[in-house]
Amino acid sequence: MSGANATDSGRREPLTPPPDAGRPVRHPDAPAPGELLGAHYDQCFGCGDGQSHGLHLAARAGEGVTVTAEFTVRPAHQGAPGLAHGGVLVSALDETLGSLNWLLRVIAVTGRLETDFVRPVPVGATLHLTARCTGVAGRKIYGSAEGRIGGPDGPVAVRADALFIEVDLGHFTRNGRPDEIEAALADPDQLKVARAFEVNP
Ligand SMILES: CCCCC/C=C\C/C=C\C/C=C\C/C=C\CCCC(=O)SCCNC(=O)CCNC(=O)[C@H](O)C(C)(C)COP(=O)(O)OP(=O)(O)OC[C@H]1O[C@@H](n2cnc3c(N)ncnc32)[C@H](O)[C@@H]1OP(=O)(O)O
Repeated sequence: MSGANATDSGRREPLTPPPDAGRPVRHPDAPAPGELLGAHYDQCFGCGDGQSHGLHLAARAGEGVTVTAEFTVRPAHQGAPGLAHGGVLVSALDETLGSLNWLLRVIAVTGRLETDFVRPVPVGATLHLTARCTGVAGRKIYGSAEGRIGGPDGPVAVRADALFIEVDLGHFTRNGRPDEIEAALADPDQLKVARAFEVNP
């Protein structure tokens, strides 16, 4: 069964790249620094326009294998009154870190993600996120991210380290909904299709 070894053993994979990990290589066709990445799927909770309560997170390519992103906390994202739910903040970190894979042109899913919640994030606040890929070892892609409030140079409110695992398109066709995958493949926005499904040739 997919992933059974890592999860069933209770082993906790380190989230820092091993010494023999390669440096992340930005794909030659990656969007230029400053360019918005756009949503990879319009029903994505993190970035899709089709999810009314979603994060509508907008990620932008940075230099190398880095991205920046912004997410404004709305009332639908509350945990405690007036404050963002921690799980929603994790989603914002996950989405931002996942965007790094588009710069590598690799399809990957989150295997582990560890988060520090440093400051409460009020409703109405904009979380200014940055993420960078810290290494690649085989199918494992390592990344770190942080989110600041009050401006891009404001205090850190959340930070995370994550390990993504490269998968092929079959991961989604086997485990997801084939009809929706077909519909996504038929999207006239072929850039979005490529973003969701293209594997590094
Ligand atoms: C219309 C649909 C469109 C869909 C398109 C979607 C995405 C397209 C891609 C890019 C889009 C751009 C941006 C994405 C934006 C947002 C990001 C959100 C990302 C997510 O939110 S995504 C959802 C949550 N995510 C999951 O739903 C994963 C569930 N899970 C599994 O599906 C399996 O578990 C899997 C595949 C992870 C591994 O399974 P597997 O069988 O392929 O791999 P295997 O077990 O052989 O492990 C190989 C090596 O990885 C290590 N390893 C494995 N699993 C690990 C773990 N969990 N932690 C630490 N290390 C792990 C092993 O220890 C071994 O390491 P070693 O080689 O050293 O022994």
